[in-house]
Amino acid sequence: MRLKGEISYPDEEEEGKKEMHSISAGVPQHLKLVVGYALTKKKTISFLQPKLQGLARNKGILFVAIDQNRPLSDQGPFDIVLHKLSGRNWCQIIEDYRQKHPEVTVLDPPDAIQHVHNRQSMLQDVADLNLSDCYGKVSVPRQLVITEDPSSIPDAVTKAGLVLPLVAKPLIADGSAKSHELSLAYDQYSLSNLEPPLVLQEFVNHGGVLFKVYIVGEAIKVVRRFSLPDVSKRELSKNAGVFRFPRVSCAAASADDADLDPGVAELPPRPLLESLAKELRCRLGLRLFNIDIIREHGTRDHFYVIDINYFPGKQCGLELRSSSTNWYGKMPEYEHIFTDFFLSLVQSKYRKRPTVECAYWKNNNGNVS
Ligand SMILES: Nc1ncnc2c1ncn2[C@@H]1O[C@H](COP(=O)(O)OP(=O)(O)OP(=O)(O)O)[C@@H](O)[C@H]1O
Ligand SMILES: O=P(O)(O)O[C@H]1[C@H](O)[C@H](O)[C@H](OP(=O)(O)O)[C@@H](OP(=O)(O)O)[C@@H]1O
Ligand SMILES: [Mg+2]
Ligand SMILES: [Mg+2]
Repeated sequence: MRLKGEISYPDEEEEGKKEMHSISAGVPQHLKLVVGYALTKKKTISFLQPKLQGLARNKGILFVAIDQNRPLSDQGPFDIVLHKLSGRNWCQIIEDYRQKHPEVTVLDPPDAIQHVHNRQSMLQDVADLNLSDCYGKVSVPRQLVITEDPSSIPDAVTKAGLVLPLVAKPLIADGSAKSHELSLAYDQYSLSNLEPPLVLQEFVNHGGVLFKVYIVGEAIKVVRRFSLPDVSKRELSKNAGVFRFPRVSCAAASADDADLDPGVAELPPRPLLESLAKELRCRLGLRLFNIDIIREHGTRDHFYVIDINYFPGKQCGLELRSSSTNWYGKMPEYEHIFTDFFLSLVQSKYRKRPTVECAYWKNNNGNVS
């Protein structure tokens, strides 16, 4: 999907391939670390943009594509393995590799990724944390998991005391198209037409603006995004049924520069996000993820986490910033943030050694092909 006014790159596919080819030839002079990556072709092109590759090379970072048709242990050696692929088979491969190569930083452990691929477990850590301090309170919307017979849904919603409208989301959030098929329900009886397993989450009015908090190690970047509009009591009383709505992440343009009510647009307090991010990094065991967070409309500091995603990217196209010449991925300056993060991982491992030795360099007796 090309957004209006997008800078026209030469065909990204070709550009990506050309750049990818040059990366193996363009090994950094002062090689510090090797990042093996296993990503879909689409994500490889959207994440490994020429600017990231160039900056990485200047910082002594070599990206090497993992051949998914060869044993992972026969490849490398790597200092870091960066991955985002679906399927049990890959999960097993990367877990076996982690056990055999504790010296390699795997971003991120498969079981931690699986944890956020379920819309119940992904939010449980936020609920357990129950963060509340002088900067505000962070909760999760009340929700109900339905795994059985859909005809039981209306009674289950009544019994749970959930307040309409409800957002119906597939329970499994594994990145498949189906996992992003969401609906808004104005009455509970229509819910029996939906297909479990699903989670029913109370819709929280939030002024139509959502905050995406991107976390890369200890770095935090927040962007505003347009979201679903509020549902008034009048609208609720006049409507019935369940309505599918399109993917907001991909479709929503940035609201960073929109003219919005300050009470709606004001970013969540930085110290609150830092506390939340620090706790979730530890509890989730993830270093690359984003948090979708909304402010309850009418409050200044009551926030709800509604979604957590592992290693999000620019899949849905680049985001137009205020001027059409200024394009960033969803996470502004993500190139610097990611390269600094990769270096920090390796430096923390080799801190006791006078110089940073790179597994790749060592194994090739300094002859880097
Ligand atoms: N409980 C809620 N209250 C209000 N709005 C909600 C709620 N849950 C979801 N939404 C709206 O629906 C959008 C999509 O919801 P969510 O992020 O959970 O779906 P997703 O498929 O995981 O999306 P993503 O592409 O971010 O992974 C949110 O960005 C927000 O606009
Ligand atoms: O606009 P965002 O950064 O939210 O878009 C993300 C989205 O949130 C999900 O993280 C997607 O990953 P999946 O949940 O696995 O589909 C990302 O897609 P990806 O293919 O780029 O990882 C979106 O970029
Ligand atoms: Mg989301
Ligand atoms: Mg999501």
